[in-house]
Amino acid sequence: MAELNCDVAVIGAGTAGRAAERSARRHGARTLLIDDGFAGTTCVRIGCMPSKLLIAAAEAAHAVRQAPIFGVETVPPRIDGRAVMARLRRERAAFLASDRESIESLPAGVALRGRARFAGPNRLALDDGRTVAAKAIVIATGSHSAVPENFASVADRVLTTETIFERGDLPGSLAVVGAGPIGLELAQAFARLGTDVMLFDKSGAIAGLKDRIVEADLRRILAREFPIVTGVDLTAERHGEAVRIAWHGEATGTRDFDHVLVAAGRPPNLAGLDLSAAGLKLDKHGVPVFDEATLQCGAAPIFIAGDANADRAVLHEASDEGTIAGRNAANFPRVRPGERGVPFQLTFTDPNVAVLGEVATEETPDVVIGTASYADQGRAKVMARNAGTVRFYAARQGGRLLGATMAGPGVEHMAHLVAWAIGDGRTAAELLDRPFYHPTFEEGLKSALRAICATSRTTVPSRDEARPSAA
Ligand SMILES: Cc1cc2nc3c(=O)[nH]c(=O)nc-3n(C[C@H](O)[C@H](O)[C@H](O)COP(=O)(O)OP(=O)(O)OC[C@H]3O[C@@H](n4cnc5c(N)ncnc54)[C@H](O)[C@@H]3O)c2cc1C
Ligand SMILES: NC(=O)c1ccc[n+]([C@@H]2O[C@H](COP(=O)([O-])OP(=O)(O)OC[C@H]3O[C@@H](n4cnc5c(N)ncnc54)[C@H](O)[C@@H]3O)[C@@H](O)[C@H]2O)c1
Repeated sequence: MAELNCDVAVIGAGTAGRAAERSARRHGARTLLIDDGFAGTTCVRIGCMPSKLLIAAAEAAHAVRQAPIFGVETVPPRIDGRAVMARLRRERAAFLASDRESIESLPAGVALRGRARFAGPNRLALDDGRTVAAKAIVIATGSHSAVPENFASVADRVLTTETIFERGDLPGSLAVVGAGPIGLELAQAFARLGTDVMLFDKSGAIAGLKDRIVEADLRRILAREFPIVTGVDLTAERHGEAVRIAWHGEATGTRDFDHVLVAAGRPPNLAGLDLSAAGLKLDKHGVPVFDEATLQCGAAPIFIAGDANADRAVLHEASDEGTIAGRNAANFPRVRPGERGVPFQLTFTDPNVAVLGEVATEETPDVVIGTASYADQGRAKVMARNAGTVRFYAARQGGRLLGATMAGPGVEHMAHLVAWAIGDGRTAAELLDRPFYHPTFEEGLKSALRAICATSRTTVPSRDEARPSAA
């Protein structure tokens, strides 16, 4: 069987793999981009884009229901579930078409269809018998939905993000298992579209939030739309056409649902890669030990990027990591650290949730915390969106911003600016010394910044003293 030869072989043509291949080629490498199907990135096919399309429909329905608050009388929205799902797939098809074009526009011979596994540190075996010899290899194989064992007996009623966007209609009732970003976004979207939703998590927190104050406020806000049960173990069994879910732990109960959406985490796609043949050291979860600045696995000519390394499983990180990994693979053994951004995760619920940089508690030494509530914030009240809490963590000495947990209106946008400010090493006083337009959601951040100035004994800039009550 044929042996192919290249400088850099990339396994997986998702966001991370494409960035790695592009970056390696830009650095002069002869590349191969290997994928088992070239069906489209996770983001476009079953991730970011279809989930946001569903959320967009849900926001439209929610806006109609909210309209009477403003004196705008409407009839309750009638939701055509088939039309919602049809639009989702129509728009997704357009994203998938441009996704396909990006593969078709690769130089001839770069895209290679096949399922790869290691046959050595510099060698891959494909499922059709071909082999690939490469000076360096990038693992960018992504992740998949985990479905816990206890749902095996109701498998025909279990949905994951691999299947839920293919449905013709909205489910009548849905148990959502897992209150991470996927579970939360989809639970709220389906609830707003009229599905009878309940959300469960075995842990004690939603959105994986470590900040208990923001978590409690977010939970209270979201629980107005659908029940949230945490700290429970679940069992599932078939009951006629329905799935009977029983929960016990911090709460106890039983209910029947049409379907279960399992959003209980996304482990990396590493099984079947035969990592032992690559001689890599693995951590206790079976993930290669790697350097987060270079993406290199030990001293091997192997790099790992995107969801495959189970570190920062979001799209912009997959892209950044792929770019760094591809450059280092092309230049191997001249490997150098890449610039990593401030950790930044957004959950597109309403209110949006963001976790940025380092998260601290009141007990964290040398850190002060500034809190702002959106319950009474001017612009938020105007828009009837006055809910949420923002907490900034800053160095006690000097008030340099270290991180934030934010739940509130417009957080999707504000969090970018805060992440950039954290990355630039800004202090609370420096941000307060900037103009804040009135009336905006941004003004709501000022009380958290002022609290940091007060506790870190930094002088509040005169610009802020001049307009103390704008928020
Ligand atoms: C429902 C959902 C919503 C999301 N929403 C957001 C969001 O709003 N914002 C955000 O930033 N992130 C979001 N994410 C996360 C984001 O989609 C992922 O972090 C990102 O797509 C990961 O890209 P990747 O390149 O690592 O993997 P993928 O895009 O999955 O690419 C991996 C590729 O490798 C191929 N492959 C695997 N094994 C092999 C093998 N042995 N041989 C050959 N090919 C192989 C696969 O077929 C696949 O094509 C969401 C994810 C989900 C599931
Ligand atoms: N807006 C975004 O950026 C966005 C949106 C969706 C997903 N993502 C990415 O996708 C990744 C996967 O998301 P996710 O929400 O599936 O995973 P997650 O790991 O973030 O959350 C999974 C949740 O499921 C719970 N869980 C696990 N097993 C359970 C069980 N048996 N019963 C009940 N609860 C259980 C966990 O306690 C956890 O809270 C995330 O790490 C995130 O980075 C990002």
